[in-house]
Amino acid sequence: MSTTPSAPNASAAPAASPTPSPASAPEVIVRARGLKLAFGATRALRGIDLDIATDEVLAITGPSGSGKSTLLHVLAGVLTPDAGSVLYGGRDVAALNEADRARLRLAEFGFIFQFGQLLPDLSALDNVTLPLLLAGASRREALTRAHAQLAALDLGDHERKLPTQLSGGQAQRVAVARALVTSPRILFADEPTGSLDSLAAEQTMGALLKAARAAHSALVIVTHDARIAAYADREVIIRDGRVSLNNGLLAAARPDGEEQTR
Ligand SMILES: Nc1ncnc2c1ncn2[C@@H]1O[C@H](COP(=O)(O)OP(=O)(O)OP(=O)(O)O)[C@@H](O)[C@H]1O
Repeated sequence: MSTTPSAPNASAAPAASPTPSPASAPEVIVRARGLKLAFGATRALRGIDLDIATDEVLAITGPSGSGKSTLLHVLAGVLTPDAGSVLYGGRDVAALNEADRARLRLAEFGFIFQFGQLLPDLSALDNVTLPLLLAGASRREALTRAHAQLAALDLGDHERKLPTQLSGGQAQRVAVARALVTSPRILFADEPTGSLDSLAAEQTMGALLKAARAAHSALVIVTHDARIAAYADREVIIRDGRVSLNNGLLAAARPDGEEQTR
């Protein structure tokens, strides 16, 4: 796994992954099996198997409407699948009640979306402090950690600004800081640079990767942009609610020899 955040591993091709030997098999943090979800007559997920490794950067790509965002939300316990399981730390996230899932999301997961995720009436600093306060940290501790996270993302000079006073790239970096300040085990990002021009997108991706690696968080990115996917260690392509390509790191490494759905 590369530790260099700045350079995509290929211009537009799927990320290349080494074929691991059993001795170097990655630790699986999320194991999803048989995920199905329909919205009325629309079968958004039609039976998806997917593993996510600790510390990996995984890109979920595919055409518009193929089920990428739905899959992300099911993996993150935001949506409940009609069938299938999402094992995380020995628990099936899909089977938890809403209160337990909310607790799990707050304690273990971070989220970054394309638009409108910062609370508009709060400064950058207060936006980043909030998840720590919600998780029970003291105000002093929350401020210390929020300052450090903002500084790590080169936002120290912008702490007091409201979201409307930030550029699009700065606002997304504040969103990155807010998502990572709780040191989540997994960061889920849905088109995190989709609203940015290419320079700001590149800077935001660099910052996101660097911060996620520093926090030892797995990073799952939904994107339709091949340039963004090229930053990932691994790419999974979704078509019509199914995995059409999984470039294989974990499928090859699984000790039980179970076949990945393709
Ligand atoms: N809340 C919903 N209600 C009804 N249909 C939905 C809902 N959410 C998603 N869908 C449908 O499910 C399918 C998959 O949607 P999803 O948003 O997961 O696709 P996507 O691959 O993320 O698309 P895009 O790249 O355009 O964001 C689409 O046909 C979509 O219209």
